[in-house]
Amino acid sequence: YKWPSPQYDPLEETLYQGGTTFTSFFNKEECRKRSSPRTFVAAEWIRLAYHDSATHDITYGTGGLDASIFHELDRPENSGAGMINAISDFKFAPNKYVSRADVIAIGTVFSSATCGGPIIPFRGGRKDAQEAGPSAVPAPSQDLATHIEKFRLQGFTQEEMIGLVACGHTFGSVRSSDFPGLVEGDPNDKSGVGLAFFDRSRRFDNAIATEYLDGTTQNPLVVSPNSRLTSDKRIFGSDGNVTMQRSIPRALHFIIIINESNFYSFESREFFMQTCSRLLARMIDNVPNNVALTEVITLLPAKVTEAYITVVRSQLLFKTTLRLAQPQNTTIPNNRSVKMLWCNKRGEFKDCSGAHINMASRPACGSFPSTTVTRRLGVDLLKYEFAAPILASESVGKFWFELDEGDGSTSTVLDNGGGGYLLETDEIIYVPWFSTARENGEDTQSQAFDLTFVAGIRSELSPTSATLNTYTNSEDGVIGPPQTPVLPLTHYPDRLLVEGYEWYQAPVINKISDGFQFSVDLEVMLADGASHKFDFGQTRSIDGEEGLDTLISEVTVGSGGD
Ligand code: HEM
Repeated sequence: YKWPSPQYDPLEETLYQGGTTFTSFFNKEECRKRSSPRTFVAAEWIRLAYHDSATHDITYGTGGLDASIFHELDRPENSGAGMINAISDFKFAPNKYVSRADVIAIGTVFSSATCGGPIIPFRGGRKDAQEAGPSAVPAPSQDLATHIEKFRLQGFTQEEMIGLVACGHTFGSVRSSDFPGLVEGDPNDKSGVGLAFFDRSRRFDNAIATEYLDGTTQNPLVVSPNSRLTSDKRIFGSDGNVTMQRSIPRALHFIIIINESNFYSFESREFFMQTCSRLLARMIDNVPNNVALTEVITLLPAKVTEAYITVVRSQLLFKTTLRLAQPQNTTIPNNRSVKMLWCNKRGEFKDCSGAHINMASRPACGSFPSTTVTRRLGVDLLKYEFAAPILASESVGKFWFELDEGDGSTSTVLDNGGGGYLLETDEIIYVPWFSTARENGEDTQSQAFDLTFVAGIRSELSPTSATLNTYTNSEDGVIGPPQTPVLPLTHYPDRLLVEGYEWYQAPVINKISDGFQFSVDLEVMLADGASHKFDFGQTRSIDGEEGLDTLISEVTVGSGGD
């Protein structure tokens, strides 16, 4: 895909860049445990994803990973503190373009990546159900025929069912509090009774299969004396162990063929990982037929993460950030700099006529936070931020970058695959610097905030309407449709914003929830029927763009070359 894409950009950023409470859950490549009981976050996230996805029905093309689980927690099949933990990890993460269901799917991708499992390809675009789906999650007490039928309806063959259950039960445990018939003891007991792990390895690997086959397994769904509840035993053995044997080193079967043992052991580890990658991808891609998923979201090596015109103090600025991926632990050359170049959008030198090209340069500056997936790919994300003073009469049209390593080599041009990056809107601009967030003293209960959003509209325009559309689906306790109130922006002709733009503002009372996923869209309608939009303004930078005034770059004008 190409920048800008309202749908892909936020999905790509959530997957690779993170930066929210949810995405930074796994700060290291370790299977993080909760404090008490010592359960695995990753396991809780994957179980939740399966239980949401299990409502998929291939007969009618309904159900699947659609966040209906948010409405289904009162069912016995979804019981357990792990489910409540996972929901509370996820609930502040969705935003206008990343649905709750996408967050749950990304949770599975993160879980696998952080525990040493495969990097599961991720597609976005899931839609959130606003009500519960049918009851469809398999229970340990059901017989094999029922399980085969349930997985068939979810789109999996018997062999795939064996694989998917083994992949899901590669980590995590059965808790006594949830299944007292399977495990005894207190799950909070430090000695570990009350949490019966599926295998001895705490990583994403094929120990679930090797221990099952060599008879050392402690998996309660295999060894419980209550044979009614040993569903893994029935499922794993349902094809005479053929599928399970494919996921362990074949060297164990052909131990005498010493020369081939390495070959086979490599092959089978790969087989387990590849099988899990494929099946878990299908599990999270099980969506209702009327949902079209995106293509697989890959990491963009060079990406513009923001580009907008705004005002800081009394200065009109063009604010952009370029993100560059590079192999981890690579030393950045001291003299490296990134130059941003742009054409005026208006006035005499519009579209770079007369070879009038503006330039602003930055040395390497900080890096973006990255997610567990990005780190597994061995990539760092460098940040080059620009805040270039501009004039409203000139504005900004097309822009692009040149990466100069400072070693005499030819600069690399980063121009969005050829056409350059195009700043879409300068008619209406978002001004977080003058916007404010104040605690609403009257509503101490819900931590409400009085927000004032300030926007600028070009002075020569006569709007027939100007509106602000706030968007949140991440407020605590809100599991209904997203909140999207549309509010009028009021013109304040006496307030000076900046030369060329008029001051508009709208007050909003809202909770800024943990994830800061509350966003604003601005729209101005003109008499000729044209409308201009500024989409998905972030509110985390409200009340002063912290540090932005220190980034202001010197702008030079030239013909583009050195
Ligand atoms: C017949 C099918 C299945 C049955 C009967 C079953 C049953 C169970 C049971 C009883 C638990 C213990 C839950 C608790 O104590 O809170 C569990 C945990 C778990 N299941 Fe399954 N499961 C099945 C399929 C799957 C599948 C397909 C996946 C994912 C691909 C999966 C992923 C997990 C995970 C990750 C846990 C551990 C959760 C934790 O540690 O918090 N299960 N399962």
